[in-house]
Amino acid sequence: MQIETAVIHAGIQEDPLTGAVIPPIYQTSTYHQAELGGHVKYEYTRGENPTRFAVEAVMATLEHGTAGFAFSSGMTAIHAVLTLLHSGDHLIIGTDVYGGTFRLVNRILSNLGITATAVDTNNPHAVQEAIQPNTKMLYLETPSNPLLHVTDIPQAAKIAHQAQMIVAVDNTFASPINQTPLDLGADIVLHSGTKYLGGHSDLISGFVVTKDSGLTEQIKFIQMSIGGVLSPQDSYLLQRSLKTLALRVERHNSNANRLAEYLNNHQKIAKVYYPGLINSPDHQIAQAQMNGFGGMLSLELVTGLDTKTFVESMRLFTLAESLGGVESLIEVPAVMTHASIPRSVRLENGISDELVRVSVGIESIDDLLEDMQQALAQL
Ligand SMILES: Cc1ncc(COP(=O)(O)O)c(C=O)c1O
Ligand SMILES: N[C@@H](CCSC[C@H](N)C(=O)O)C(=O)O
Repeated sequence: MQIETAVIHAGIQEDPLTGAVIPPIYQTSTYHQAELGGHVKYEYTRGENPTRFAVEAVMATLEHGTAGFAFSSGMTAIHAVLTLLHSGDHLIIGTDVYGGTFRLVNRILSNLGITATAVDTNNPHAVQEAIQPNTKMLYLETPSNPLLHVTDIPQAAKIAHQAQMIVAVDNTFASPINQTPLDLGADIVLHSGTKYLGGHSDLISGFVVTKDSGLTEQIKFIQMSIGGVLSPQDSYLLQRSLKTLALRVERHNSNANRLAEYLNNHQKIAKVYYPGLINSPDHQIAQAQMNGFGGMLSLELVTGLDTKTFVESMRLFTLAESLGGVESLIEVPAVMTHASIPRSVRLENGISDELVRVSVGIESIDDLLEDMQQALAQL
C-alpha cells in the first residue's frame, strides 16, 4: 500500500458495535470485567484504549514498524525511549538536537546516573571515538532542529550496531512522508506528534514506533508503567490529521523549496540552511535517504541587519514556537525554542544569537514570498 493510501486506511476497522467508519472516541478510563480477572484486551485506559490503539496502528504502518505507541507529548515519547537506559549507561547524542531533548539528557537523566556525549552524528569518526564500554544508545535527530543538519542514518546505524547499541531517530522534521528511518537501519523512530503529524497547531502529542519484538515489549511496559499516554480525544484528532499528512507534507516541501531558493539568492541573507538546496553540505545525503526535503529552513541575515525588526515585520509568518502546522511560523531559536541550551554550548554547536528558523506552511507560495519580501525591505 502506498503511503498516500496508508494515511487514510491503515489501522481503520469498522466499529464492531455500530459499523462506524471512523474509530469512535472511547472516552473511558476503565472497562467492565465479566468475571474476576476476566478481561481479554481492555483493562484500563493507561494500558489499553481502542481510539489510541487505532492511531498507534496507523503510525506503525506509516513508519514501516510493527508497533506504535502514542504519548501525551514528544518529550514523553523521548523520555520513554531514554528510559530503556539504566543507571551507569552512556548515550551518544547529536550536538544539534531540539533544546528540550538537550535539557532532558543533561539536567534530568544526568541525575539518574546516565551519561551522554554529544557529537556530530554525521561524522563516523566522532561517533566511533565517543563509544565507551557502557554506551547503549545512539540518539539522532535528522534533519536536526534548528540547523537542518542531516545524518547519514545507514552509516551511523552500522557503527552503532557493531557496538550493540540501540539506534533511535527523532523523525519529527521529516515526517514519515519524507523519511522512514526504520528502513535505513534505525531500531526506534520517534516523533513530536505536535508538529507535522498533528499539523494544525492545536494539540501536543508524541509517538514511538518499533519493529523488534524485544524493544516493542520494553516500550509497551514503559508506556503502561510511566503513563503519559495520548488521551482518547487527542488520539481521535491526531488520526483525523494523519489522513491529510501526505497532501500537507507535499505542499510543505514545495513551498519550502521555493522559499529557500528565493532566500538563497537574496542580498540581505547571509546563509540559508535547507537540505534541498544544491549548495547545502547536507544535500547529497538528504537526497539519498529522503523522499522530500521538508518544510523547515533556517537563515541568517547579513551582519548588521536587525533580526528582531525582521521577525517582527512579518505579517503572515506568525512569531511563535513550534512547527509543522498548516500556518507559517517564524522564530529565533536562541531566545525561544533553544533558550534552554547554555549560550556557550549553543554557539559552539553553530546556533548563533541571530539564527532565524522558519516553518513554512501550506499557504499560497506567492503570498509567503510577498510577505518575506516586504519584511526584508524593512531592513
Ligand atoms: C525535533 C523535536 N523533537 C521533540 C520535540 C518535543 O516535542 P513536544 O513539544 O511535543 O513535547 C520537539 C519540540 O518540542 C522537537 O522539535
Ligand atoms: N519553551 C519551550 C520550547 C518549546 S519549542 C517547541 C518545538 N520543539 C520547536 O522547536 O519549535 C520549552 O522550553 O520547552
